[in-house]
Amino acid sequence: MQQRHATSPEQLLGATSQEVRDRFLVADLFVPGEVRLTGTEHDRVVVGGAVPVGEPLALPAPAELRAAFFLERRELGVVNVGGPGVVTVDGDVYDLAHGACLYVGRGAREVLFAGGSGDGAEPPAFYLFSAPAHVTCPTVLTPPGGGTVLELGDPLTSNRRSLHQIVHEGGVRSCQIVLGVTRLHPGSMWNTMPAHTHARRTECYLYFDVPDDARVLHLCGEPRETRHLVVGDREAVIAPGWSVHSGVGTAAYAFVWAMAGENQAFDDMDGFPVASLR
Ligand SMILES: O=C[C@H](O)[C@@H](O)CC(=O)C(=O)O
Ligand SMILES: [Zn+2]
Repeated sequence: MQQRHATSPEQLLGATSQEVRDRFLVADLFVPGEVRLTGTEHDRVVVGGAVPVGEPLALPAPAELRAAFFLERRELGVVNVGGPGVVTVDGDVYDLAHGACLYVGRGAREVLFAGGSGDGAEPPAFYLFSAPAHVTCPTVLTPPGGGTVLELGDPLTSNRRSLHQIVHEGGVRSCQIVLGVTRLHPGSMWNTMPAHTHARRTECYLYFDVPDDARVLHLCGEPRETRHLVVGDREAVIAPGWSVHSGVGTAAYAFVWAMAGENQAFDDMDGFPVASLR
């Protein structure tokens, strides 16, 4: 597992593009035949990718966790951003189409990732988001398009989007993960503007369904001292509680947003009017 230290706001002052990327961008998570994991000290979140081709892949127990198995003291959200696939949790089999989400509760010993049936089909690409957990909640599959749906934004401001709250206080229960999927409508490019922070939670975005030749310009940093990252398809971004997280694509896209920390109140945000950003 790649392990990253926490970042404080002062460390972004004078940072080069590469230094900002090294701190916040998680690229290369999705490699055929591998499970890749990156841990951050921010709320002890782990993000990962699993792309099974041929043999099923097992979720490993990285040495950094000092755990007998990955979910010994953790919970996990899985979103499939690739072709159809299967996740098996202690023998229970779950089919995940593109955009489906599986929440896996603490204590599951064996998590296996496998491809769907059909030769030459696009392999699944399972995005993983994990946080420490002190209680066990049931493992729940949510099909694509499920969850509590919020229609946000307006085509006139290029931010019309459907936000699906999946793991949250009013839906699939968890210890601390709050997770969902937002999809921009065609012709809309902006997410989360006006931008916000939530000092009590770390949030990660995983951009997906970004066209090959498109990129998302993702804002990070303190609201009055922003930086940006140029983000491609299936790349993740870590936002500490003090950082805004907002982006504009050169085309429409989708993203998995996922949080962990002190509370699960989705509305516990501090918003910043557009004109206040620097
Ligand atoms: O704290 C919540 C998160 O930033 C996301 O839910 C924002 C988002 O999906 C959107 O505006 O489209
Ligand atoms: Zn947020």
